[in-house]
Amino acid sequence: MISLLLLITGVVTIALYLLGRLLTSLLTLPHDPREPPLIHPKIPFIGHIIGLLRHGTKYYSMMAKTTPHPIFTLPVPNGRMYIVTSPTLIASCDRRAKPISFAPYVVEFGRRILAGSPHAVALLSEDLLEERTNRGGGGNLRTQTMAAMHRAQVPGGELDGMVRVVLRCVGGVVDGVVAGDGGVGFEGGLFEWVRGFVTVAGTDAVYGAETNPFRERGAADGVVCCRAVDRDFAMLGLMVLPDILAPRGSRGRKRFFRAFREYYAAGGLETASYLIKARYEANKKYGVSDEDIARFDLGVCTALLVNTVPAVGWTLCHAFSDRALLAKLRQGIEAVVFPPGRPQIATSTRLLVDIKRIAEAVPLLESFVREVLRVESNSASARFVLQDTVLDDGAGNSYLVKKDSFLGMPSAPVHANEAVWGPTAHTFDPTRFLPERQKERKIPASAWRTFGGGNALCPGRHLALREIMSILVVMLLRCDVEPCEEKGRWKLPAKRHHISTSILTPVDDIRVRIRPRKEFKKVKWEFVWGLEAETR
Ligand code: HEM
Repeated sequence: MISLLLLITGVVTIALYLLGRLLTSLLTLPHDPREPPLIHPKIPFIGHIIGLLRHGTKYYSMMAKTTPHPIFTLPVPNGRMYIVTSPTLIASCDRRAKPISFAPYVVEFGRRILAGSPHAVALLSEDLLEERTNRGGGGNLRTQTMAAMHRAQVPGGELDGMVRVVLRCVGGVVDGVVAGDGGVGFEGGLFEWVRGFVTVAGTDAVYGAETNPFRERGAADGVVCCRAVDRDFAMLGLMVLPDILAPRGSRGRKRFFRAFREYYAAGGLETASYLIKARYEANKKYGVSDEDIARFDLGVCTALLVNTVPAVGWTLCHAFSDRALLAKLRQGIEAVVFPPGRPQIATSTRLLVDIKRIAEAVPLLESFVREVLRVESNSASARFVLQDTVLDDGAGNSYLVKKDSFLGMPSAPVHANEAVWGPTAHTFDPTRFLPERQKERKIPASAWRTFGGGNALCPGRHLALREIMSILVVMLLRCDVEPCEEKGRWKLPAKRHHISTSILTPVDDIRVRIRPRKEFKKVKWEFVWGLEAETR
């Protein structure tokens, strides 16, 4: 009896295996030997899809560990995914940004997540290969709105102005924490707390504190809307009965669109930053309606918040969990705030602190933040191949990537590459990005992929870095943060690889106690970004 069962099981297993191979050969696209080497899935045909659904973007790192090749092909039903892990080949893809394009994702995001009208989506889809732009055609809606975002966020006046708004908002929030409960402070989830005030600070900076729709309807409502869209991201993207299959995300999205429609109708633009004004102008130039502009604002807010929130959370975790680092950062900052000749223990009632000056004087700050962003980065740099293209690794090897394929340049395998970062690639080193350390080991620009690269390079990178550093300095100067559990010992939360974020998110929040620093209790702090501009 047992041997009969074993025989049947064996026959069924072989039949399933052969069926899988048959399906694989029928539905998998033929592989040209000039293409990057294939990695066959363990489960024929759908193995890579299951892997991606199970592990998210971490699956790319898992596959990269199974092969010595700097680029490889994952066959999927009726398609192929090329995954690039070497900085040289990544630079090669970035140089060919038109045939290896980000544009199709902008279009699909506009259609599926932002629910743009057919007219607006058609405008976004124009000239994907940018052939007309090359011939002096002056661009299109997609390229012009992105140009506006880059223009508005180059280091200088407009950007500094947005950082100053962020600081005003953050200063107010920390005042509240410090004064709250008779000076006892705050107790609760760190990432949730960060989400609340970074959402308001970021949207104040771009939409104007006076008319920010996130304030008009209550900050909590804005946070809930964005979060619901983020959580239901994949289901909304399917575009199948969103009200039934993704009810929270769909409701949140509608509330968001209504709030932003009302913002434009009420003349909110008057108090908006140059970023929003320039985007509005570009949209109007191409005949986009206010309704669609309000929808596109969900894209602006997603880009503005979805990565900055966890990035601030991790930065605070890393800074406050390492006593030696905490002391060093505070020492550097306090040397600027209380220069020799002024009292070390501040008794004065008002202190004006220029964070721009601190950031310039204490390079450890930026180095530390860049290192946090290296280890917590989860960016995929997804591209779509619009034309057959040959990539060259500069060492005599070339690879053909074929039209209509997905190409990903995930940051995690590059950020863990010992050939690039040396034997400490897997450890957290806050001094790694100090200028003097950069002389020791030359790191190619294409190896730090936190903000992506090529012509999809994140336009918000300067704002994000300034926001993170500003919040860090305010917190280091004014507060002590310690975990409520584990007898005050820090244990960083486990990390989740989310499909819609370029920074890892915590699986569970960490409960912390935030208290005012005793030594500076009497100080009335005021933080600015760029003292000259403030006193002008
Ligand atoms: C820590 C914070 C942030 C991180 C880690 C981050 C990361 C990224 C990444 C990885 C990309 C895709 C690049 C590629 O595929 O090569 C991207 C694109 C983008 N980011 Fe950010 N970002 C952050 C903050 C911001 C902020 C504050 C804004 C401001 C509005 C912003 C606006 C955008 C936009 C509009 C795009 C699309 C670019 C395009 O279509 O060409 N990001 N970001």
